[in-house]
Amino acid sequence: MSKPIPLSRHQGLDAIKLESPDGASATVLLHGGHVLSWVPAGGVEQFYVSPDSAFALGQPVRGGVPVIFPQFSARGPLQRHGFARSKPWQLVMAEQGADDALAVLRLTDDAATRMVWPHAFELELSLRVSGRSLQIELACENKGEQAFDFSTALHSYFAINDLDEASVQGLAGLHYWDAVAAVEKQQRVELLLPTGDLDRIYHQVKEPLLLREQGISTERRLQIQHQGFDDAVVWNPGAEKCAALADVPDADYRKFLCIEAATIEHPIRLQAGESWVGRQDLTLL
Ligand SMILES: O=P(O)(O)OC[C@H]1O[C@H](O)[C@H](O)[C@@H](O)[C@@H]1O
Repeated sequence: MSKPIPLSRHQGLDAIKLESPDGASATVLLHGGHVLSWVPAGGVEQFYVSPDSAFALGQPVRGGVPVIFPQFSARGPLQRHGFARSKPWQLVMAEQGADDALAVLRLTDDAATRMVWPHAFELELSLRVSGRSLQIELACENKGEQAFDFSTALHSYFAINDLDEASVQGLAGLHYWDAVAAVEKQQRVELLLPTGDLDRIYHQVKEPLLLREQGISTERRLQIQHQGFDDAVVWNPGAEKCAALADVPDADYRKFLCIEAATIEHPIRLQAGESWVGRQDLTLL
């Protein structure tokens, strides 16, 4: 028997709190379709959200999982990372099932999006939380008469105890764009030990990635699996760039690592009526 989940409020904004009967939970804002929180059953919060983030309509939230669409970063004429993360999304459904909780949100073009990006589209964000897993699926349909191209990302900010205790596995052999050095490189070693000021777009990521944390009081293995997305961004601003971010405390660059399911290098082309689907499956092992 499924039970509808009522709308609630979080930081003054409309939100849906998904609670699975097994104790797992996730919170998503209608603002930006922004996933803010994920607590696996028996686990702790997995996402970082900046205590200095604005929770205001029209502005992106710093942390959680911003939806990047239809442009990545400043790679085009639109606002940074496109408009999806700053728009109000509609709630399609939210319900608790026998062993999970689900929500579907939708964003469609409006007069403001057509002014800057003249295309008819429908984005659907589906979430499923259950046990030790969170699945985030993003679908895009071309509702217009003309083809369009877009880039996209699920820009996940994973909370970490300290940058020195974190590593990422699964990138060996992959080519990447090093956005700090502005050069194309290849990952030689299996273990990426992130230092500050890391900004990379890894290409053709087919295998699951593993975020590991090993410290005196921490031992965590989080599996990150992408489907439908070609690239994975690994980003941490480091001390200097973090200090320049108005909505992140100066020392907090040590407290998160972004690992983003993305399609950037080869934007997705949808002909009239066509659809694309991408998924990010997160499992706390
Ligand atoms: O500050 P934002 O617009 O949210 O962007 C935050 C970051 O997003 C991505 O990870 C990019 O690769 C970075 O270059 C960028 O700094």
